[in-house]
Amino acid sequence: MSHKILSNYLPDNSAPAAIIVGEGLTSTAVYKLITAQDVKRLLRPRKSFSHKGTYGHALIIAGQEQTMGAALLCATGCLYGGAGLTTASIPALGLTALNTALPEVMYLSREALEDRTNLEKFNSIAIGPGLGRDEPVAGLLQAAFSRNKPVVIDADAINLLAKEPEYLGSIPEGSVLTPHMKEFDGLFGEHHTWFHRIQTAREMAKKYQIVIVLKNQYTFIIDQRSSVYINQTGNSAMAQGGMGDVLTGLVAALIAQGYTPSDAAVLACNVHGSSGDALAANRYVVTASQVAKHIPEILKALLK
Ligand SMILES: NC(=O)C1=CN([C@@H]2O[C@H](COP(=O)(O)OP(=O)(O)OC[C@H]3O[C@@H](n4cnc5c(N)ncnc54)[C@H](O)[C@@H]3O)[C@@H](O)[C@H]2O)[C@@H](O)CC1
Ligand SMILES: Nc1ncnc2c1ncn2[C@@H]1O[C@H](COP(=O)(O)OP(=O)(O)O)[C@@H](O)[C@H]1O
Repeated sequence: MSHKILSNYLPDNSAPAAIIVGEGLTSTAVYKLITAQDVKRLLRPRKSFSHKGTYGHALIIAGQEQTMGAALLCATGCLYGGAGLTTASIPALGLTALNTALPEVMYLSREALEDRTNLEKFNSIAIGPGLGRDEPVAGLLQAAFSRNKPVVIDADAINLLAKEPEYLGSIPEGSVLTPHMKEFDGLFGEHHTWFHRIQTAREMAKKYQIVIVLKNQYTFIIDQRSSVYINQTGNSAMAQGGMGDVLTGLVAALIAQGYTPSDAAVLACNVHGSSGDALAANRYVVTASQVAKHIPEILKALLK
């Protein structure tokens, strides 16, 4: 086991000095650093005898009039993350934007979500980016939760859980929550240190049998057994709106392809950050669209 300590990964240095971080996903330590070897081992090559059905169908429930961009970015992350099919459920007024920006992505009306049989064919669902707080987000969340299969929950869907905590009890097991610090504290209460925040995440991930992706400079992925995986990729050139929307789409793409929610979260965070790192080598800032579009090159390089 290496002698790296947890405090090195926290912006406030708040962890007790005795907490050691193990190297690699197979480490027996509670806190594990994700290594390049881990990610190479997790990623599966695409098979020669395969078709779009082999790689799953993801549904993105996102966007409203003023934040259609968030839905498009999320769908872009999903598309470039390799889902066989991506469908976006957005308000109808976003259709021209969707067809223009992402002709590969299909459309499902918001009304169609009310008929639960329309949801059966999807291998994964992501919900939240740009949904807003005015639209009846609760109805959309109920639709996503109705199947009892993992859901990727981000942004305004997390804000709704914070407002209506009774929905927490009906989150399907294996779902992936992707809060940044403010969203996390909105949901689980204010925290004064990062160490305390991580302990709450460990408790909640176990209690609700979910995966929590606590986003920051180093992102912490906490699984259902309270293990904490630390992602080291990513950089401050990525500190720009829409970056989290792409990550959400990427997690949904990987779950659609058959990765477990925990593996999907680990792989997505690492690849998303590596994409930003590769681009930032010669850029002051990288946009979320650029990060999404560079994902296939990062995935291909991992197979070498
Ligand atoms: N093109 C678009 O339409 C975009 C829409 N977006 C969507 O717009 C909605 C609202 O986004 P907002 O940016 O207003 O709300 P956020 O909840 O993302 O941010 C609210 C405030 O929290 C703070 N904050 C964010 N991340 C933090 C962190 N890691 N640590 C500490 N403080 C942090 C920021 O100062 C920010 O002003 C969301 O649904 C989001 O998905 C954004 O994703 C950006 C792109
Ligand atoms: N300074 C940074 N270092 C590493 N990663 C970063 C940094 N800033 C942002 N990111 C990454 O970008 C994403 C931002 O997500 P989020 O805060 O949800 O953005 P948004 O809501 O604007 O889309 C996270 O995956 C985070 O890890």
